[in-house]
Amino acid sequence: MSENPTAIVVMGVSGSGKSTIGRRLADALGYAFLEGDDMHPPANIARMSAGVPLDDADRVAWLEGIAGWMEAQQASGRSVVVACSALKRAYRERLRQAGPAVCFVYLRVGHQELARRMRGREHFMPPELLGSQLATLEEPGVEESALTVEANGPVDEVVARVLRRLERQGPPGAPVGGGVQRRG
Ligand SMILES: Nc1ncnc2c1ncn2[C@@H]1O[C@H](COP(=O)(O)OP(=O)(O)OP(=O)(O)O)[C@@H](O)[C@H]1O
Ligand SMILES: O=C(O)[C@H](O)[C@@H](O)[C@H](O)[C@H](O)CO
Repeated sequence: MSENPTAIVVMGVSGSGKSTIGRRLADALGYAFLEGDDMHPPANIARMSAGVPLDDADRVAWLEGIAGWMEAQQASGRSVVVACSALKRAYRERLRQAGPAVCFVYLRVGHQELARRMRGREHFMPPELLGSQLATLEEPGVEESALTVEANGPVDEVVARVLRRLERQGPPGAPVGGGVQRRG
């Protein structure tokens, strides 16, 4: 419970490590975690599984569900980490409306490494959709105050890098000089 709950949205294309890094961040910070993929309606999962990319209309209900969850956590004073692709600026704008301290961490990973990771796992998202993910992605602009983190390296390194950046800069809405603190 916090008077100024924070929401950290770990974003990026499929395979960038949102779930892996997001869970680890939530554990390290003692925040609740939401796997954004769990909020997709079954029709969206069916589309992606069939190799069909989602479009804006497909993503509306999904984003509303995630934003609603974030708003409920915010109202209860709980800080959260959310793994959500948030590929377009407009999607991020919607999620930003969920509270005063919504911060995006963009995991940037090279194309080759993304393809390698997607080929190496059992998942509903087929590697063939990587091209459309990259084509849809609008990387956060400087005016969005997102933290862009190079995320090609080992998981431990990426987690440590994100935590350092959060501690140094703090999310929007954090008290001046009051970056996110690790648990323990
Ligand atoms: N830093 C890393 N180094 C190597 N492999 C990683 C790294 N981060 C994640 N992986 C692996 O890459 C795959 C994709 O990771 P993960 O599921 O976390 O990505 P994601 O962005 O949540 O993907 P999706 O959006 O498709 O669910 C997994 O098999 C995971 O174990
Ligand atoms: O906006 C999207 O196209 C989706 O959110 C995808 O990014 C998938 O959910 C995810 O990559 C599958 O794991």
